[in-house]
Amino acid sequence: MKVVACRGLTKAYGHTKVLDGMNFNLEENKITGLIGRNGVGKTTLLKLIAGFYKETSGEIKVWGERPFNSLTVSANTIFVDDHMSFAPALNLGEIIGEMGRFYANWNAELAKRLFDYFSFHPKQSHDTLSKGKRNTFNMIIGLASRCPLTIFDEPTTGMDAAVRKDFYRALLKDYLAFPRTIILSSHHLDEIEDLLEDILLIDQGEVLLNVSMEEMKEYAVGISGKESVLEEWLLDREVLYAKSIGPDSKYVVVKKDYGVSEAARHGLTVRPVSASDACVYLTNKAKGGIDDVFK
Ligand SMILES: Nc1ncnc2c1ncn2[C@@H]1O[C@H](COP(=O)(O)OP(=O)(O)OP(=O)(O)O)[C@@H](O)[C@H]1O
Repeated sequence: MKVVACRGLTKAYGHTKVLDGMNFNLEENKITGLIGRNGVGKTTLLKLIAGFYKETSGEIKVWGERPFNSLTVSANTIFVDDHMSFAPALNLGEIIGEMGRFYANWNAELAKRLFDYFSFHPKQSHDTLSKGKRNTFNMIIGLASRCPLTIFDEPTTGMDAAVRKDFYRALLKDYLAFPRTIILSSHHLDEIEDLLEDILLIDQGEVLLNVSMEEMKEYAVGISGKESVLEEWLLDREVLYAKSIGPDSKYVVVKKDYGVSEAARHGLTVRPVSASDACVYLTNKAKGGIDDVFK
């Protein structure tokens, strides 16, 4: 079943279109990674899904309803980011104690266990937490709320490597025990690719890919070898990335297709390309690489 369905979804701030005619669906009870470069509109898209923002044109449906001003969507969704705020008069212990009144599936025991594991003090105030600790606390709220639609926008900002690892593990364990629809935006695809089932890659206001993680892992391959042989083999193939690796040798990244299996017969070397690198190449195409700046 589709939880999110968008057709021609467009969002503009003033005259600037950030999302431009997006079409995609997100399936129920899956973990989807929303991946894209800085400023491409990930937060905007997540806030449209959560019903915080109104679309400019096109259609967005969450459980078949327009999310903006929808009680169903707001009652069943949690949006976790580093701007999450709570009543300033409440300390952390009191916030945890009150959450059950807001979230129908709130699990107080899980919240308490995570709270103790990450060494929070009940008397601490949310406003005085460091960036990493604040996001760790927000993550606890996001997990323990067990909302049918759980949205994490860059949840690991400021967390150290050990806490990020713990967070991904906790997310996976709780998701397996209590499946729900989770959208996770992150810049660390390499860290989360084993967690994700689907991926939504966006760039320049559009959906570049909406595929399973398995497909993403197989999406591209790197081919290297003698430049003249490689150029001939490439023919009309679209090159996602290219660099010289010697006086007459070259390395290119191309979409994996049937012809790729023949590359070895031409004396070329074929290597896998990670999902994370494939996303970087796909979203860097228009700009070229940092090396171009120094040419
Ligand atoms: N309220 C707003 N008013 C005007 N422009 C905005 C507003 N919010 C976001 N933008 C612009 O929309 C674009 C997309 O911003 P958004 O925060 O959605 O991107 P993002 O992909 O989440 O970025 P990052 O990865 O850096 O967090 C940016 O150019 C941003 O400056």
